[in-house]
Amino acid sequence: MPADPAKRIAELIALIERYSQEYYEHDAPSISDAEYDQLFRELQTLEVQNPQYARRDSPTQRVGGKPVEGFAPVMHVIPMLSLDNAFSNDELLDFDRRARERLGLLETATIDYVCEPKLDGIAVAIRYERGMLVQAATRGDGQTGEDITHNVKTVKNIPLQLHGAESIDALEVRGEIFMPKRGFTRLNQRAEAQGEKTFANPRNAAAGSLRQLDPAITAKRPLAFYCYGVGVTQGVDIPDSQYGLLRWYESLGLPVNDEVQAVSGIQACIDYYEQLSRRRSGLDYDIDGIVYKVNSLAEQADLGFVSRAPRWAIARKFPAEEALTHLLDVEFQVGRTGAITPVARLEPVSVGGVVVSNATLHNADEIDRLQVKIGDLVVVRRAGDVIPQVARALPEERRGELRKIVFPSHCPVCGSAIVREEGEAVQRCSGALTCSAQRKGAIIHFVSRKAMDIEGFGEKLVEQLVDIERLKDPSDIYGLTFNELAALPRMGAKSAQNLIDAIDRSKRTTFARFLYALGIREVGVTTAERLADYFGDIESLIAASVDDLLAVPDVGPIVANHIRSFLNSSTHLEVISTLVQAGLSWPEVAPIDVDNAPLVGQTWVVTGKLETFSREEATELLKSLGASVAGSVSNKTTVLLAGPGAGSKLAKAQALGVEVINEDEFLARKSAWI
Ligand SMILES: NC(=O)c1ccc[n+]([C@@H]2O[C@H](COP(=O)([O-])OP(=O)(O)OC[C@H]3O[C@@H](n4cnc5c(N)ncnc54)[C@H](O)[C@@H]3O)[C@@H](O)[C@H]2O)c1
Ligand SMILES: [Zn+2]
Repeated sequence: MPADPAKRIAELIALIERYSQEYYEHDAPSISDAEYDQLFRELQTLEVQNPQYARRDSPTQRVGGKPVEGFAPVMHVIPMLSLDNAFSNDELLDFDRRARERLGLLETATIDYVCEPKLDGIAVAIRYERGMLVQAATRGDGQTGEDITHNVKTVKNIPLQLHGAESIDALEVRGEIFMPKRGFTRLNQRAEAQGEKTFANPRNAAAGSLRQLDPAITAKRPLAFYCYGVGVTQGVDIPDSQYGLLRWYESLGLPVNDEVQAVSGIQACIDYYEQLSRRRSGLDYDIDGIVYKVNSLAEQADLGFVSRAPRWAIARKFPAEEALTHLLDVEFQVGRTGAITPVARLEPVSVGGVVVSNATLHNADEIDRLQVKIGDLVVVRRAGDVIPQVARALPEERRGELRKIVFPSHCPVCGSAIVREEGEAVQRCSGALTCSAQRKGAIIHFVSRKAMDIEGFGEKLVEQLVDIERLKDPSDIYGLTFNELAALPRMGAKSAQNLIDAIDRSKRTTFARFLYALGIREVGVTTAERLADYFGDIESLIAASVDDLLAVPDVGPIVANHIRSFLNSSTHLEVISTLVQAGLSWPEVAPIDVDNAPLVGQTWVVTGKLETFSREEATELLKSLGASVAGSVSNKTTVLLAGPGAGSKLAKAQALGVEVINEDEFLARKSAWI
């Protein structure tokens, strides 16, 4: 606790008031929502611990900001409240326990909830009389909002007239107006091109667009609306649950988010959170959490509300994707192709629910751009599955000794010179396979799943064998014996035998996998497949000129040059011939005759469990017949081959009217094609 809680409370109130004003009244926040939430939390906690200093005018007792001048005020007969936040599952469980206690439910009883994505836009109340839209207002400070009727009428998915609602005297529909991500990006691109001010995020863009004095401007903004609540009603009996309300809204022609789900019990709410977090980045709109609402409106009424928020709802916020920490040091890692990556060593910090102690600084240009020094306070960002990165430094916070980051001139692993090719941001170790870091990388890639797929051959083992110089290049793998593997530390006879079997099995492969496994720069799985289809065998590929290579679909001048220079190296040619001598083989593939392959121009997707093939084999077969094979169903999909256990891909294909066939049908057709 701070030495002087009264002083800290006053400080926090002043800060939060300033930030709220920037956020609500000017649509121009100067700190992130996460930072704001942290300050708000601190204030709430201090007020609870020191009730004698809690002020009635504290931001914790109020909703939003003052209505902006220039718009007529609209009084909310039923106040528009904010929501309490939960930042962890424990806080959510607490919320559920309190609600059950207040409702006088048994320990074992469950509450039915509705789970709704928490859209990051602005709350509005839209009043319909006899089915016609007559007024729309912002939330404002919860009691008084701004009249934005003309602007709201321009939002395309807001009906001006409801279906079959002529007999309803008044219905106040509440919901969120937001800007879908794609529209936001386009709006900002246009603004940038015209040298205008850009918006910090879709929420501010939506708020700014709605508060235009000229509705013609709002009309040009890509806004959308979902409804989720109700205010004043007259002359109508509304459904008795939140979920029922939303279904009824739909029947009136109002837009409802189709991610909304009714569930039973708090555990199902947590599951919903997990599931939606994973899909969050793929949604069309920004959400900053999930809102859980007690489904029964009677129970909602029992629970009631406090000054700022209802007791029957809570917002589970997503963990912040950014955090502040200190840059302790920078190390330089050497990748499989020699690329040198500066890696920031950080004071461990939790970002998006994961503790991060390393982040990438990408390359020398990025270090220059960030103007970052060792010892700096930095912002670390981690979004979804992306590798954490240093987003910016805070030079204004500099204290004490700082060290400049010096990019090395020689490889930290093998000492070879580091070179930078013209036009490239990346600098590389020039040591090739003489550099043990590159050797490790090359071998790890060689054994990996999409390459030779040697099961059980993990990174640790590769490192161990490279360090004792037993593996100098990938071809040495095929000379490994049971005895020497079994003699390695932490390796039993059984694992050694499994490895020997896996190595043996990997010898039967496909030409495409083999090409991919070689680890030629810029040759990924797809390019390797194109090359395999085109050349059919390794001799023809080795003999190919840059011009020949350029004739292969997908191969441009950069890739062609990488392939040529890889195959010009006598070391690489030797590795290839040792591998072939070791017994690596693949079925002859006749180069595809583009004009006669039966499935040319078709796009297939394979899903579920197949009996006669693995999914990979089915994929290879389809490709050999000229089809392209995609990972997800879209309106470009020609056929979905679905085995038992098919899930969302099947549902999507059915929704899009894509042809779906099972394995039997596939086998029947196959005999006609081949
Ligand atoms: N960066 C800053 O400087 C700054 C300043 C002030 C506020 N803020 C942000 O605003 C938040 C506080 O704003 P708030 O009072 O609007 O609360 P809130 O955003 O935490 O929650 C209430 C709001 O959620 C919205 N909402 C979205 N989907 C909903 C749904 N399905 N059901 C019900 N409501 C839904 C509504 O607009 C509602 O008013 C803070 O937590 C912070 O993230 C940031
Ligand atoms: Zn090196």
